[in-house]
Amino acid sequence: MGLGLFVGCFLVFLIVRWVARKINYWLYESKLGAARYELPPGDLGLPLIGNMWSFLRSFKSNNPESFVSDLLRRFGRTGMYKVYMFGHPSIIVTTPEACRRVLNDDDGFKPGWPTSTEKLMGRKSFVSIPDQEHKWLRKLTAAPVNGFEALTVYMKYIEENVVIALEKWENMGQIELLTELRRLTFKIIMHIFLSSEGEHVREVLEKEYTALNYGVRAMAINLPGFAYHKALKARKRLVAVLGAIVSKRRAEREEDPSRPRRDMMDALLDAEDENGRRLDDEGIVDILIMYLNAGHESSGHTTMWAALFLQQNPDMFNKAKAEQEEIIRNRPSGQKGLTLKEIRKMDYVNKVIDETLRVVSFSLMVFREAKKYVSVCGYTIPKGWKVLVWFRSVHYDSETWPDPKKFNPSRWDDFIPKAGNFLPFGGGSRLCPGNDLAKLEVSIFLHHFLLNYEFDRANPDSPVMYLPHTRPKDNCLGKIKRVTSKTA
Ligand code: HEM
Repeated sequence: MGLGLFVGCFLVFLIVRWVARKINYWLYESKLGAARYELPPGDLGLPLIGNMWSFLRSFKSNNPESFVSDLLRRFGRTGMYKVYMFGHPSIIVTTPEACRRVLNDDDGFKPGWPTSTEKLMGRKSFVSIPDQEHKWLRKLTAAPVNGFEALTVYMKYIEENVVIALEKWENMGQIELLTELRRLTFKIIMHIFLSSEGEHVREVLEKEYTALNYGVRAMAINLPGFAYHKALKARKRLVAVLGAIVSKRRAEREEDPSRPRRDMMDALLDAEDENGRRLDDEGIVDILIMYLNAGHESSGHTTMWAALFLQQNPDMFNKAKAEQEEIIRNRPSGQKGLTLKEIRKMDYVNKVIDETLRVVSFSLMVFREAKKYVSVCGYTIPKGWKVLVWFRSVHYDSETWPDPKKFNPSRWDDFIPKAGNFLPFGGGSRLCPGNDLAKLEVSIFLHHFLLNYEFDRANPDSPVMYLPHTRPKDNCLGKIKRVTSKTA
């Protein structure tokens, strides 16, 4: 090939590359007029793909921090970056102040989850419904899940099931601790929402939820073999099973109107807003799909990581165990089981849980969409653009959290993070309504685990995967071993 042809090809390549890199600018930025000069720095990347490739690569290469640190290296420590992700021009916010501003501004922002997530959660779930309806349904569902009275009632059920599960796992030989904990937390959330359904229904639903979850964070490719396609199918089956349960419950209540109200399903069927409007079956099913999902995956994973971090750090394990033994020593004779007062005395275990939530950052980010032009920390977020509130960066900021990758519960000694520096449950009007329930579940599990058991991992060097959620590749394979006699 002559030199002239080579230079010509190279020039064509450069021009095509330049044009391709400008397309997103022409499509989304140039039409903003003067506001485009107020956008944060960043790069919308190539058309359609945008920044998705480098985002997914950072996770697949087990270095999730590298995506944002790369933006930081290229564009400076501005804390906000323009990107093109999940099919939309977006702004990533990574500083505590900017995250807090976005989460607390309901006039400026609404949920902005990708359409693929909305399709999986349903058009009547919290991710899709208008603000007014969200307010009503949140009020209706949050107190029965998270209020003091509710937690007092659930405690007994949770504790009984934790004790039974640990005894069972001890006799099972090798188990996947994560899989078993997800089963346990699913059983708990099923009890709260659908107390009368039996084991068979629970097993069917649980299997479908595993497929659903793999699809929530996968590429939205609806073709056979892809995780998203399987998740859509799982949703269809969930709708069918839950729809049948709603119809059955309606019929039972019509037959016997004095039937005692037992669980959240009854509360949803009774619900009526100030205009007398009630929920239809589709609305109830979508709320169930969302709550049953949110209510077990995150707490199952968090419990596993808390137990694992302790098991890997004998000093911390012993300190947490000593705290639990102290609780038992101080317990009035005749009292059976834990009380909320005792849970509040678990100062060190509480630090272990907060540190686990920080290090794992189960919800890596949440999505919002700007309802209008909003100014945040000196930059403009244009109307219609998505906002990715990046919790993981907040939790790995070395200014607030020295040596951030290190699991260190003692960093919480006499330390209360400033607003916005610790957001494991989000914030503002969408703050997780299951936060206290989740922490209660982890505390009860750790109490019994620390007092009576140890976990022996089969593959201590099993690599960590970050998608769909942060977990050891082998789902924490190993054996639960009892270290006290059965009477202890
Ligand atoms: C360690 C456990 C948990 C973590 C880390 C977690 C995290 C979160 C986060 C970050 C959000 C905010 C989403 C947003 O801003 O858009 C959220 C929302 C939500 N969570 Fe949790 N969650 C946990 C446990 C639970 C539990 C046990 C339940 C159910 C009882 C639950 C139910 C929900 C629901 C329904 C929402 C949507 C709230 C709304 O849009 O108003 N979560 N969760």
